[in-house]
Amino acid sequence: MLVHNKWRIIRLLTLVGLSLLLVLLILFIVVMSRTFTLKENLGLQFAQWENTTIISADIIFPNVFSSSLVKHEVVGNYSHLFTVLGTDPELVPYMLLAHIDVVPANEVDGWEAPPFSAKELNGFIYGRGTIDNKQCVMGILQAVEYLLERGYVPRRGFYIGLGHDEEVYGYNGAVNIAKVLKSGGVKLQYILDEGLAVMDGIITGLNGPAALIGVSEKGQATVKLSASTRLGHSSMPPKENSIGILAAAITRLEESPMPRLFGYGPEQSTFEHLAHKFQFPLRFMMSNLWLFNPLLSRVMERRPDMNAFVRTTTAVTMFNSGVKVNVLPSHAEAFVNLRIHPAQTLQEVLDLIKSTISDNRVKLELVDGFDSLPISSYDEQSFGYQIIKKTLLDMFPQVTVAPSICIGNTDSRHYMDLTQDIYRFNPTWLRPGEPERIHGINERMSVQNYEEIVLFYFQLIQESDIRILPPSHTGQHEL
Ligand SMILES: CCCCCCCC/C=C\CCCCCCCC(=O)N[C@@H](CC(N)=O)C(=O)O
Ligand SMILES: [Zn+2]
Ligand SMILES: [Zn+2]
Repeated sequence: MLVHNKWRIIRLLTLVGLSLLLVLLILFIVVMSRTFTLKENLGLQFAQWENTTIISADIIFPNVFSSSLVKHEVVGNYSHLFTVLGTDPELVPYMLLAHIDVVPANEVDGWEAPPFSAKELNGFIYGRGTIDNKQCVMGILQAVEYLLERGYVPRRGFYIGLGHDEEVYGYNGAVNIAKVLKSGGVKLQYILDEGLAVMDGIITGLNGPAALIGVSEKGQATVKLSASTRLGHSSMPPKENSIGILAAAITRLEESPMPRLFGYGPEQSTFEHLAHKFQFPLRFMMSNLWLFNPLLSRVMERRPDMNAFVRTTTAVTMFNSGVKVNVLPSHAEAFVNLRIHPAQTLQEVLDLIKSTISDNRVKLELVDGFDSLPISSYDEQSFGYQIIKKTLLDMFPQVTVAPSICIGNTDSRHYMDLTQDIYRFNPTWLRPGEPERIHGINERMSVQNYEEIVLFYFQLIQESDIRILPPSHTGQHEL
């Protein structure tokens, strides 16, 4: 009897053990297959120090990818469009934009941590894209994830667009997302895209940090310059060859910067809004730009980041020529990238380049270009601007908010048919030395600032639910 019972217990235990093993095996297969679902991977790659693990976005943001309120579409093969339904169809939806692509990065340029390691050093996450523009991709999705997790149902619907080719003009990503929305007859209350940031100690003489919201962006031109001369033996060189001709043209361009236009674009409003935060005499000068433009421009142009607000900037970014040390170069070409001040047109810039080079042997071709973008509203009735501003001031009461012009370009320009109100701003804090990290070495984001970014979108989404703005009782400088 005892022996019989013993065998029954052993049989039972074996059965339970086997069933447990089977359940574990099934669980393992399910988890692994979800982890390696790369088809809809957002490009969110979390690199471990040595073994790279790729985690699918639906694992990190389970609510975003499973909520009945959220529709997810892949557009242009790699870009992402999320439609979040609102309960009140009367309210015009808004849109949050960010991009998942980055510019190249190379560890040998002097990175303190490998540019694709996401290594944390002294409270900062290092990596290409951490402040351009993964912080917003992750910040927006994390905010929506937290909201859904808490049972939040938006009153005002919204869209999230994550482009995959912003750094190469957005022609496949943003352009196609905008087409999808346009074909559905979508109109937007406002758009918030990447752009300017919270400047802390960046603007010389300003007391306290300033959050600059890009209500416009500079135009851009990429111009190809080329020169061709006779191919031949280097022992019998002509007086000039293609390299020398092109180099001289480039020197002339660099030695003749575009005219100073400071104060003739939205930057005038920037300094009017910030004026009360400067000490005398700067306060007086900033409030009277019409008089002090010439003086201020000459001071500002000494710093590359400030110079960007003064004029159309000229950057020679690529130069190619020559094939062998003893062969005369038959062809030389260079690319010049210009960021156009709103007080100038693309055509005026091209005419100026031509007259500055003033050499018919140098061929000029416009590769791509566009004028500066229209100015979005930023008055007290401006819904998008006021919502962004309120969200910022609730989080950072010490900040002065001012409209400005974004000196780089963004995907948002492809959405101009959907709304008149486009704002370019990242809730990223930039301190001295940090603007250089954008497209540069040691790009990084502090863990604290990343948390603030998530909170910013978390609050902004809820603030946007308001039907109409409350009447304002504030004066201009308290805006
Ligand atoms: C008067 C205040 C001075 C403040 C100093 C400004 C510091 C600069 C701060 C932010 C930089 C803005 C960068 C804007 C985002 C640019 C995104 C981007 O890189 N876009 C590409 C797109 C393209 N390929 O056209 C670009 O090259 O612009
Ligand atoms: Zn960017
Ligand atoms: Zn960029």
